[in-house]
Amino acid sequence: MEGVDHLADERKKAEFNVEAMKIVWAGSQHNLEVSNRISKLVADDPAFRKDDRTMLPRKELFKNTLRKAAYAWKRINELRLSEEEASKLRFYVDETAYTDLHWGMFIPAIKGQGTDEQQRKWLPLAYKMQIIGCYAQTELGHGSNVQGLETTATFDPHTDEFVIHSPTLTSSKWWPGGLGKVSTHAVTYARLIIDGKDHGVHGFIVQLRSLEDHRPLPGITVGDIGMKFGNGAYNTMDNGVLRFDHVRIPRNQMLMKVSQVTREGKYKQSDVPRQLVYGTMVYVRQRIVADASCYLSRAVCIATRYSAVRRQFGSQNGGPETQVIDYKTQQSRLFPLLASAYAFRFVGEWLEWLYTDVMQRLQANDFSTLPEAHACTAGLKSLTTSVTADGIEECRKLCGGHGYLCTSGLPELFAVYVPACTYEGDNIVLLLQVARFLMKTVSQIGTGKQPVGTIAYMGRIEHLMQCRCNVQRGFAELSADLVEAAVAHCQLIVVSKFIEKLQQDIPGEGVKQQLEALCGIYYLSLLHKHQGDFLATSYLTPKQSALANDQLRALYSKVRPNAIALVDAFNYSDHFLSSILGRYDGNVYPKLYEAAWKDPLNESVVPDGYHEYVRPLLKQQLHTARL
Ligand SMILES: CC/C=C\C/C=C\C/C=C\C/C=C\C/C=C\C/C=C/C(=O)SCCNC(=O)CCNC(=O)[C@H](O)C(C)(C)COP(=O)(O)OP(=O)(O)OC[C@H]1O[C@@H](n2cnc3c(N)ncnc32)[C@H](O)[C@@H]1OP(=O)(O)O
Ligand SMILES: Cc1cc2nc3c(=O)[nH]c(=O)nc-3n(C[C@H](O)[C@H](O)[C@H](O)COP(=O)(O)OP(=O)(O)OC[C@H]3O[C@@H](n4cnc5c(N)ncnc54)[C@H](O)[C@@H]3O)c2cc1C
Repeated sequence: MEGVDHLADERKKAEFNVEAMKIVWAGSQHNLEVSNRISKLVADDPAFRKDDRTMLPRKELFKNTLRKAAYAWKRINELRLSEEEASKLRFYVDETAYTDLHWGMFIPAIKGQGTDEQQRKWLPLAYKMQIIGCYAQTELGHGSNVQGLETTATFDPHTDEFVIHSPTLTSSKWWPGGLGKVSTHAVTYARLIIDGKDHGVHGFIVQLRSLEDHRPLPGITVGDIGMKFGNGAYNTMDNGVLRFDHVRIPRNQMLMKVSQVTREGKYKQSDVPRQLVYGTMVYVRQRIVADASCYLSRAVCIATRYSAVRRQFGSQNGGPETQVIDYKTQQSRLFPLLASAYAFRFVGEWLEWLYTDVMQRLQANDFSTLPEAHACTAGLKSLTTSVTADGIEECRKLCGGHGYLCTSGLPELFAVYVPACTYEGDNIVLLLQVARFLMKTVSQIGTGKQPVGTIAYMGRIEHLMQCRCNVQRGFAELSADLVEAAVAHCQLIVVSKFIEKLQQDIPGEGVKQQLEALCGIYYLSLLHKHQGDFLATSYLTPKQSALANDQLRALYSKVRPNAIALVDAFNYSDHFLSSILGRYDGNVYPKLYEAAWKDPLNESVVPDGYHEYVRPLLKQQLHTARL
């Protein structure tokens, strides 16, 4: 029935102020106001329609993305949107595009690694989109091992230029988003060679395409790397391949904040750690953590609303069947994900603070917190993206068969999100970085150094103080266990930031109580999952473990009546969710039925191909049957 709220009874059960929770989720009243305004702007504009995305062939899909990106830019300028509003608009347009890399990596790379002069030259052009850029680091042969990149940038003192070259097939740049068909420029990572000496990997601004006719410049071979996983999804992006054949660029196009090459060809290193060349990755990893809660909450919103609509079994005396959300098994799969969405929101806020703090310290030449910032961004990126990708898939299963339909929104959400486990650092490779950081910390505790920040707890673990460890010895052999330790460390950060959030003043009737319940679900479900480890190490007795499980079940019951309101607090419009199962009004069945008839296959009653391929079979069967 149109206009009826099928979830109204569920909404009435809420024991907290949903509007106040919306503010907690958004981060502030201001953020909520901007989100409301921009999300409506996008949802009301038919130019931002996306319900046909999974059905479009690649070329049409890609052209459509170009159209939307251009239209979004037009609206941003017409409405004179601020940077904050413009980035919200891109968020609600919800279509992965070359612009993500332009704003998300190309500009930050120039800001982070360019000198003031370089920033003055390039940033105004990039901000006005008079040039469009991408981040070209990964090659066919090397992604994780950045120091293994093969592209070369050889200094030519006669012309005061660098010669950018791809010496092998495996040195072809491979994967950069926006590179395939759109970018005019790339921040390109290449080995700096001066006078035959290799100074390692550095960033260079290289123009790829003519600003007149968009054709590749001499010496440049560039194109798209082909279709990726899923319909629609990440195929709106032109991930690209790029080869250089002795392409010359002026010396001042090497990004020179961290190290410089003089006119005479002298290599000079600033007083800053060389790891700052990796700074853009730290920034984006932090952004990815902040975004994980958006993707997870979206899937959880769909699965929770649908679980309240869907009924199976349990009818008493001809009454309605049981809502599947009332099954404890459904709750034990769904509510930890709901709790994780909130937990990731708060850890994302904290990580943004940490990143800002590190940047301020770097300005003042204080590099002491850089290793911790690297470990936190790498580890939390790994943890939150893995849980989110698995969580989206779990939400699909929680929606039963209908979850497998594209109109549920979940298949595309999974396909667009799952590469986050790989890009910006393969999740295992990043956890190994965290493990290395933890082992270094242990070895420093042995020398009497007190750990601070996120590793302060290690200074309170008695037996670690007796440990004498060499970071390299046994590391490879024990790396699988060390990765588990790294995950546990990151989970501890998430739990402690959730608890710190609860120590703040949180206005709104019942809001804090709901967050306390979710926090409990978050850590108790982790404890439940890893109880074998806790029991084996005697950190828990079997009795404590059983009590913890009782408490977890009690929290599921506490959250159950609030579940719909807790996902309403994410404040997602139907346009943004793009899911029939997750509709705000819960009017699922008529809409699923209606949508089926819109599928291109149903445009004709007899399908194309029937006369060539089906009818001959049927005729043959008829003939056999007569025999
Ligand atoms: C659907 C979209 C969802 C979310 C997006 C939301 C928001 C994003 C916003 C904008 C972005 C837009 C779109 C994003 C989507 C996709 C884009 C994807 C882009 C890419 O993938 S770019 C390529 C990324 N590549 C990698 O991440 C490579 C991974 N490898 C590495 O980082 C390093 O090489 C590695 C493995 C960490 C280091 O290996 P190695 O041991 O060889 O190290 P080094 O010898 O180089 O260095 C040793 C030393 O340095 C320390 N260190 C390493 N990295 C860093 C760092 N980043 N910062 C500080 N310090 C670092 C390391 O710990 C060692 O220290 P030690 O000697 O032990 O003290
Ligand atoms: C959708 C998408 C968008 C991307 N966008 C960009 C972009 O814009 N710009 C860009 O430069 N790059 C981009 N990339 C590339 C991306 O950053 C790399 O793919 C990523 O860093 C992983 O590197 P790899 O492909 O070399 O994986 P590999 O390192 O080859 O990983 C293969 C396997 O080996 C394992 N492994 C690797 N090293 C170790 C180790 N030391 N110890 C134990 N196990 C190990 C990994 O865990 C994994 O299981 C993108 C990738 C994708 C999928």
